[in-house]
Amino acid sequence: MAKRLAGKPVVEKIAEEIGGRVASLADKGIVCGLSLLRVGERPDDLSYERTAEKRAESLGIEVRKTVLDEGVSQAGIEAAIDEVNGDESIHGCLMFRPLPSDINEQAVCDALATEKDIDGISSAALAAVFMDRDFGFAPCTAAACMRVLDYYDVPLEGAHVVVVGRSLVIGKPIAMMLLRRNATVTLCHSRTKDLAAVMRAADIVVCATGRARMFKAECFSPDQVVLDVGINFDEAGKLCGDVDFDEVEPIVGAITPVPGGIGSVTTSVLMAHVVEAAERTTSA
Ligand SMILES: Nc1nc(=O)c2c([nH]1)NC[C@@H]1CN(c3ccc(C(=O)N[C@@H](CCC(=O)O)C(=O)O)cc3)C=[N+]21
Repeated sequence: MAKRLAGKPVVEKIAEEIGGRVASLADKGIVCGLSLLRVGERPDDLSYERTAEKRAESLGIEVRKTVLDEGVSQAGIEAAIDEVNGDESIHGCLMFRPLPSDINEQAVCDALATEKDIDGISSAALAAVFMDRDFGFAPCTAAACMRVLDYYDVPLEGAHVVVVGRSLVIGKPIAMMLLRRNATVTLCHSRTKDLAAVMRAADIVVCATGRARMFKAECFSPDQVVLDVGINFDEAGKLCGDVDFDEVEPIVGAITPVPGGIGSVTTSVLMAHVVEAAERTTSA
């Protein structure tokens, strides 16, 4: 039986850390403002949005929701971004991704002011992650994985971490963040030869492919720490991860559940980032 790396205590710890900071900002007359910008009705976006709204409310962070129709034009999205950039009451913006395929997504991401880009979607923010610099913000999901590893005292120095998935949202940035902590990182993807064997050799496995329950028992070995980043919906509409939890949990040393794992911490990291963004406006 694996140790369950639950998100809840990490979420509570982050709430404790930022509660006081929200209060001192309020003393200065600043209410943290979070913009949620969504295009269409993707179920994983809605799942994130629900949790984010709840979390923000409990922390005294004000949410401004913008919902655009799925058929919105490039100019329409960019206008919404401009509005966020120009609004002083908004300190950070989460724009849900991916955008519809006819949209030039990187152009939209780069239109967002770096200081408001609390999910690291702009080129400038990602460059900071890749250069070990601390301006901007890292993508929340990658930061959430690091928070979970640190909360549960998982040693990173010299550890072999296999990351499966090479997206800019999680795979690539978390590889850099792990490197910065002196882990040895192997970045895998759909063309990796003998993926299961590569995964079995790891101390820590980060699964981030976005395919429901694709990783089965043969990909894992005893004592491993498994982070399941997936937020998928199965045929029954049930939220599930990239890992087949029931099959894998008896084998490994520790594993994050879905729901109640990385996703729940991601939402808290988003709140921490918006508070930090608001603080930066006062100290500039
Ligand atoms: N720019 C961008 N960054 C993202 O990080 C991003 C995105 N776009 N688009 C959508 C996906 C999905 N995603 C989730 C994060 C947290 C929960 C979450 O809090 N889930 C709760 C449960 C929620 C429920 O029960 O519905 C949990 O896992 O415990 C869900 C989904 C981030 N994504």
